[in-house]
Amino acid sequence: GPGHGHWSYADKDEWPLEFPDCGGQMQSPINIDTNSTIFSHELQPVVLAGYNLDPSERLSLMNNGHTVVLRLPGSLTIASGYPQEYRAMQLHLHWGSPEGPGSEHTVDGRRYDGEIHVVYYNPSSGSIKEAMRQPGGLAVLAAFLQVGPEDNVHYQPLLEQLHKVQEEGTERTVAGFNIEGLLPTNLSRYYRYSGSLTTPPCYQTVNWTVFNQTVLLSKEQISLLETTLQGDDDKDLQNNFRLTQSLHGRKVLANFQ
Ligand SMILES: NS(=O)(=O)c1c(F)c(F)c(SCCc2ccc(C(=O)O)cc2)c(F)c1NC1CCCCCCC1
Ligand SMILES: [Zn+2]
Repeated sequence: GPGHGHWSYADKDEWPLEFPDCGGQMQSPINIDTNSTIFSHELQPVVLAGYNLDPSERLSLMNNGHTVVLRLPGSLTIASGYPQEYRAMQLHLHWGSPEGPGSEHTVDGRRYDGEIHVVYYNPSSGSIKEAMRQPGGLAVLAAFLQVGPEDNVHYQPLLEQLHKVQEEGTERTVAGFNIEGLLPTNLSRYYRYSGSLTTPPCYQTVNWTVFNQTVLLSKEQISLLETTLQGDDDKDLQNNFRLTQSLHGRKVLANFQ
């Protein structure tokens, strides 16, 4: 509850009491109404650089009680697709439960099984703490996770470690792997809008990219994500998604028709 900075998805209606930006007019996630998007041919395909990490690299994987976070080296950058330079900070996932899907964004009202967020900061804004507070200081690349016919081998290095960070607050190091494989193969078609972190402090400083192509995982992999981690007081960490927020007049761009 409010008062000591601790929050949960259960008390999301109280977030603005403690974190005023959470009550702002540029909040995320949103529903993407594909009939209302504005076509923009200026949005270039996203090109990533430096994502195939050598196994000798060690990355921190942490269950922070709200999601599982993989910290990323700042050497992972977005080489094209944004006017500013962005450096990777971390990636994390949002998911549902065996009872229902858990993406944060929805498309024409459809919620997908899950969603991956790769979070970046703009180094010219100074430190991460300063970048977080500057409009456009953060960028998040988002992709939907969907049940497909077979295991997604690129997710195994992440999913096979989940049981080692089952408890809230636990951390493990994992060997480097091909991070790009966690995203869709086609990074040229996407939606773009200005929004916020979907968690307190809800800073309205995020340049969002939501890819059109989804990422397919097997039912078993999605189920592992939904049933392995524990959040507050040993309850299952499930449905860690915020409800969609009003656009308040914001426009969603699309670089495809
Ligand atoms: N969708 S999202 O990008 O808004 C997002 C979430 F929805 C998230 F749920 C999270 S995790 C909750 C915030 C948090 C809690 C603890 C710690 C820690 O102990 O290190 C770190 C973060 C989470 F970490 C993020 N992303 C973070 C937002 C918090 C701080 C800003 C910098 C990294 C992006
Ligand atoms: Zn997120």
